[in-house]
Amino acid sequence: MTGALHYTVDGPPDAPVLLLGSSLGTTGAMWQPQVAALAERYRVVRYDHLGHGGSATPAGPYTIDLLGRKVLRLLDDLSVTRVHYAGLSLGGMVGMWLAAHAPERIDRLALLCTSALLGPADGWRARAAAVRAGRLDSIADAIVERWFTPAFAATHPDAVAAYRNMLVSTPAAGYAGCCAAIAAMDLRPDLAAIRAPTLVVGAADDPATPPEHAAAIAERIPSARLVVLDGAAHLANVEQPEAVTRLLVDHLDPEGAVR
Ligand SMILES: O=C(O)CC1=CCC(=O)O1
Repeated sequence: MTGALHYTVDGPPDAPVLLLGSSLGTTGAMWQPQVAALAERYRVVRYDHLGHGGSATPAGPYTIDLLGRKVLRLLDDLSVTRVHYAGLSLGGMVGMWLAAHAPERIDRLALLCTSALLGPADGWRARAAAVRAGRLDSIADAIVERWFTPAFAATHPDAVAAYRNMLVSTPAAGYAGCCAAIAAMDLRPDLAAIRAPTLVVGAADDPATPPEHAAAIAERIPSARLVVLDGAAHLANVEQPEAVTRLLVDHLDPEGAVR
């Protein structure tokens, strides 16, 4: 941990840095299906959002601006000037903020199962209140149901249990703080300022950030490419690990891509 954010590092110390941002209620461990392949090519830094995993948990509410500034502080502490960034859901929201507000720090950008505007705000505030009242465990099944398709959940109960455990281990103040950040977020005006070549990935069966949200992001970012994956819900990197790894590898190093 340096500053407020906990992080892990995999891969060669002299390789280009790839920063991975995870979703609400998960940690950097969310990216486990991709790490081995990505760490062959990159110094992979997985951070936990403020209020998540091993990171500090100040009392909320938080904002996307605050979450993004904590990531910039992490890069400063690591003496890293420029990175590739891939983020899923809340991780993608922070990625959009970084690419728009600190374009000199972001080389290539990948946004997975995310949204620039994710209402209704009242729903996020109600979720935050429930979690602050100690009810994260009682709403966890409903949240996790949106992370995986029924077919995947039926055939991978251990994986679903592991991700559920990550969710219920999230500090209540941290989870609620990030819900408030999503409630107050509207990144749409920022998107036209993003100059990083951007891959936007939606998942056809994602009820949390449906593929239309991915399309709306891709439309507004000048150099974006949109891909919609079949056979995955919100945590598409878990449900379609090889496809997501391939998309990331090809996007981050287009010269090396074999199509
Ligand atoms: O957990 C959810 O409900 C889906 C989600 C929205 C933002 C995020 O990171 O996850």
